[in-house]
Amino acid sequence: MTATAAVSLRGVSAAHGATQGRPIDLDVDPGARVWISGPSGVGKTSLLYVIGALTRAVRGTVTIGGSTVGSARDADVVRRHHVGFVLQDAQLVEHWSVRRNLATMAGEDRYPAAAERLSSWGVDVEGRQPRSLSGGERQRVVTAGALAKGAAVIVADEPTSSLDESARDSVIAAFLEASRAGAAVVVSSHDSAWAGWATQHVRLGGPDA
Ligand SMILES: Nc1ncnc2c1ncn2[C@@H]1O[C@H](COP(=O)(O)OP(=O)(O)OP(=O)(O)O)[C@@H](O)[C@H]1O
Repeated sequence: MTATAAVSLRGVSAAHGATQGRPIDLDVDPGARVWISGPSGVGKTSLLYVIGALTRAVRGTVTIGGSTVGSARDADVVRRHHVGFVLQDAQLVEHWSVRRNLATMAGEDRYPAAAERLSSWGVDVEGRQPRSLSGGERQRVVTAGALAKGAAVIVADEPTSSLDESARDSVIAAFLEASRAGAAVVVSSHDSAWAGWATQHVRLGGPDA
C-alpha cells in the first residue's frame, strides 16, 4: 500500500464474481475517485462491499483507514468510523420518518446541511415517511446521508440508477465535492457518465481484471 492510502487491497478476491479468478490489487488515496465498471453479474457489488468492509474478502489483505480488516469486529469498527455507503437498494428504516433516517445516517449535528442539500436536489424531508418516496428520492436521501457523515471512504453502488440526467449530474457533482474535501470515493456503475468524474477506473471482466 502507499503510505497514505485510504483503502488498500492486496491479492483480494471477493466471495463472488471476477476477482475470484483474478485477485485484485488496488490503492485508493484520500481524494481519489474510483469508478468500477463491467457487465452485469461480473462482481462489481461484491468488490465494492469488500472495499467498504461490508463483507470480508475470501482471500488477500484489505486495509481501510490504516486498519487491517481481519475479523468481523475489525470490519464493524472500520465501517462505523471510516466508511459512508450508498447501497443499491437505498435502504431506509421503513417505520422511521425520513428525517430520523437522515439524521441517523448524517449525525444530528450534520442533519441541517444534509436536509438543505436534499432540498436543493428537489427532495423535501420534513413530514415525510419512506413509503412516500419515489425510488429516485430514496436514492438521493441515502446519498445525502452518506455524504454528510464526512467519512474518509465513501462507497456507492449504482447511486444514480434511478435518477434523471439533471439529478444525476447534481449527485455526481456532490461526490466530486466529497473527494475534493479529502474522501476516497469508490462508485460502481454501468453509467459512463462517471468516466469523466473518475481519477481511477477498475473495469471488471475486461482484459485488465
Ligand atoms: N450471496 C450470493 N450468493 C450466491 N451468488 C451471489 C451472491 N451475491 C452475488 N452472487 C453472484 O455473484 C455474481 C456477482 O454479483 P454482483 O452483484 O457482485 O455483480 P455486479 O457486477 O454488481 O452485477 P450488477 O451490475 O447486475 O449489479 C453474480 O453472478 C451473482 O449472481
